[in-house]
Amino acid sequence: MNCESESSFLGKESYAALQNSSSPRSVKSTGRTQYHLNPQASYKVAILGAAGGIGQPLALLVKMSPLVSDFTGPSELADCLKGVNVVVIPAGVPRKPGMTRDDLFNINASIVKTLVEAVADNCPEAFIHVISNPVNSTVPIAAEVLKQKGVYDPKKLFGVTTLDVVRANTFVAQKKNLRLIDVDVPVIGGHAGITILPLLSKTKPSVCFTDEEIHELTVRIQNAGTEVVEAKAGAGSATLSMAYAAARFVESSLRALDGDGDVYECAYVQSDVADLPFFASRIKLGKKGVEALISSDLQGLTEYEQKAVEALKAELKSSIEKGVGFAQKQSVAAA
Ligand SMILES: NC(=O)c1ccc[n+]([C@@H]2O[C@H](COP(=O)([O-])OP(=O)(O)OC[C@H]3O[C@@H](n4cnc5c(N)ncnc54)[C@H](O)[C@@H]3O)[C@@H](O)[C@H]2O)c1
Ligand SMILES: O=C(O)C[C@H](O)C(=O)O
Repeated sequence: MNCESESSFLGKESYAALQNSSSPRSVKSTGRTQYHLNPQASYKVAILGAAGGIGQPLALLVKMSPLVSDFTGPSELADCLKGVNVVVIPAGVPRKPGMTRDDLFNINASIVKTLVEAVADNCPEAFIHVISNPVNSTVPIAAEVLKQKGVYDPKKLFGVTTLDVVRANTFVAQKKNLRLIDVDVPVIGGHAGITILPLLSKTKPSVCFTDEEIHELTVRIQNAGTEVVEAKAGAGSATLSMAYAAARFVESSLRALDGDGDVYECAYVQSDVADLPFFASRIKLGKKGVEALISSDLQGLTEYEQKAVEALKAELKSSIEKGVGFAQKQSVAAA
């Protein structure tokens, strides 16, 4: 794909490869964080599903990053992926009103499986950002595919839950008349319905909520994706806000790859913080991917949050098992 050519976004299966090389300036600033760039660094980001509602604005946003200075775009998937450091996967169908994210499983599971096979073959060391729903299952599918290919590195596979954090921060800032840039709410669990759990008691800066406000905000954050699906009335799900959230997660990954030692995001990753094989929590990102799971966020929870953690486990477990089962069955069928 060439970002200057609109038509190159239009193919059914389109991919973007964006070459990133650090500018000569040694210090860059994004938001509140200042960090030093390695002047020798050069990274490539590939977006699989670049023609879509998320993919198009995401490609443009990633291209606008101060860390990105050039790009190239072969039309073949394998060529597109060679030498890539970060692969973002927003390929797949979105929901229509009345559907759950799990209703997308039958179509998106195969799309993610096929694309991750190509990633395993061409850039097995890349950070992989999975956006395609149902994330609670597509990430375990990706993990199984990478295991089958013998290249699974759990520290480099991420389900993108950044949009839940963006929403939580926005709704809390609105409710409490705070500046959005100052607010940070960790969101844990997964990315569907009650598995999305904002830890409002851990909001920074420290904020007081009534029990009623906590319940209202929690439900709003959990249903925000469905709210968009209903408002779009059949024309898809969140796209621009997701592109913004994905661009933020890409930028954080590039900063981590570039040696910034202070990069934290929430993401759905292989985890041991909650007796489930995959769980979203705050993570510290480093050059090799997940450097630490911030399990301390799960300590000192309110009674409301503790109950919500227990309540989400059954659904998340079943979504994980569904993904693993699908990938294993496909592998047996292919053998
Ligand atoms: N994780 C999140 O927070 C989050 C947020 C919003 C949307 N989503 C999910 O992201 C996915 C995409 O949403 P969208 O609105 O961009 O949908 P879309 O239909 O607008 O775009 C999807 C794109 O993927 C392409 N595609 C399909 N199969 C492909 C393949 N095998 N290889 C490459 N490209 C392929 C399609 O041609 C299309 O251009 C959906 O599954 C949606 O549920 C996730
Ligand atoms: O809600 C959806 O289907 C898309 C996405 O997961 C979202 O949270 O907006």
